Amino acid sequence: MTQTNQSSSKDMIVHFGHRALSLEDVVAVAKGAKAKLKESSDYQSYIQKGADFIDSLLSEEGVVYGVTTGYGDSCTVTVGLDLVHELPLHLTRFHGCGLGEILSPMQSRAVMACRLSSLAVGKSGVSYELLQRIETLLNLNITPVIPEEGSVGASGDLTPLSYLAAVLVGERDVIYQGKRQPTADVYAELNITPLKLRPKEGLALMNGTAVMTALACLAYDRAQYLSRLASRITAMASLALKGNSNHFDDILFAAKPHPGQNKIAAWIREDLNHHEHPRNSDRLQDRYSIRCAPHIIGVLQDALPFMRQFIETELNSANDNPIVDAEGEHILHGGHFYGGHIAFVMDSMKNTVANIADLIDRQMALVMDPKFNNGLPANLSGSTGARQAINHGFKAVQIGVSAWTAEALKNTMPASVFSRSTECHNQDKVSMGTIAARDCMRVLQLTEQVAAAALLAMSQGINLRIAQGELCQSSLTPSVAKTLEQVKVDFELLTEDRPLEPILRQTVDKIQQGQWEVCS
Ligand SMILES: N[C@@H](Cc1ccc(O)cc1)C(=O)O
Repeated sequence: MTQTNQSSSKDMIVHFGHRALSLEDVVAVAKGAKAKLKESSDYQSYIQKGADFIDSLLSEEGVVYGVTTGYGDSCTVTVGLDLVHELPLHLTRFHGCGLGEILSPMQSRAVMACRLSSLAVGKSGVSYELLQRIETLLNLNITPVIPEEGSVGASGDLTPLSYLAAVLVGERDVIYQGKRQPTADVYAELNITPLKLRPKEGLALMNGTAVMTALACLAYDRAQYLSRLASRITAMASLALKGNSNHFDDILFAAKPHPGQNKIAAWIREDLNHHEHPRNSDRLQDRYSIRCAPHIIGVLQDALPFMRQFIETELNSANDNPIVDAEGEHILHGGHFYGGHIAFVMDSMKNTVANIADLIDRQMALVMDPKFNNGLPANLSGSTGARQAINHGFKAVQIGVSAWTAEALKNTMPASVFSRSTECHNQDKVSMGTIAARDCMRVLQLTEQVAAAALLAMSQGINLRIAQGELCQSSLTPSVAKTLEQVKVDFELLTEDRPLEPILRQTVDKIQQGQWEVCS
């Protein structure tokens, strides 16, 4: 399976309100798929019932938390009926204090998809019209400008989600047609009337985990692809080093049956065409960064199923407060905005992904160094004769790989253990899931950079081996031959020093678009 593809996503339609969404649905919407909200009159009235129930409570009882009271610790403050309708707008405005980088339009689309998915469950007391508005924004590709910092991840993502709420009411900025513009201008141009939030709608929009969940969906897609790519890179490293393919033997792996780890061993074995079981070979035991690669990449591969389960359950949940059960006429106060599951997945994912950066960094160290590389030139330089003296091959790229790896490893500190009490001690235990998710995105980026450098370096290593007459092109498996061919399109053998930044960036882009063919 390759990463969810950008161009094919654009032709997709993702249905909301019908069934549980998969994380791939969110990725597809992020990459441009259209959103389609369930239209049946049954569904519309089911949703509307929640909003109407809030209205009836207001008129009958006059008190509903977050509707006629202040928010959070301020819930003891009563808001008079004359001011109730201004309250949601105030909620969006006082949370307009996000800082840091702006989420990309793709990430912002994923956030909208996650919030729509949660509200479409129908337990949040919002109107059908509000759901339609999010659908409209997605389909017109109007994306809120959302700063990524300022969420503790346990009143959900209040501050970043206030930027979605603000856009629905016609405030703050959006990205439209590639430009950052005031929402009001874009609405005027397109004849869109700003939404007037009903009593609970500000809270329902903001009091949930959509930002961290969105990032988690996007991260999962990239991590899953990296696990396959790292397996290919390992096979190529083994070939370049003239390593021992016995390390990936199926009888060997049957003895330690973690399914994900076995999958990785099988992929590497297939790439190396290892199907016999020789008792001995000239090279008995390669170093751990080759021999234990299935055990290292396998941790991520084996963790993917539980990560998917955590992410998709969150994605399809009503994760706000209070929960509105219009059928049974209950208002249920709880803490469903607490993003502990996503925090744990993101903290775990960044750890397993950074371990892959570290693994590849070690593989790079082996192929660069004539003390370990079994007869390849230093730094994989392809130059010969007198020109060898001035050419440095992949030396600086290896240094870059070490820097990216160190930075990835540095970002693995769990965020979820840094809970702090905040908001006058109402939020005295929080998840920090959004920080974990942001760390994870950074670790993915750095690890993709490491993988890009390794794809080029391992290709160079194999090509040098072929040039030295120690490996026969025709003995390569079709999968490895295909990767070499894909690399060769833009990267010819490195003989004379040249700046490699452009090709590295291009290779990273291709990783992020899932363009390298990998095992499935
Ligand atoms: N998440 C809080 C509500 C809240 C909203 C906004 C705040 O600024 C603070 C708290 C709750 O449901 O209990």
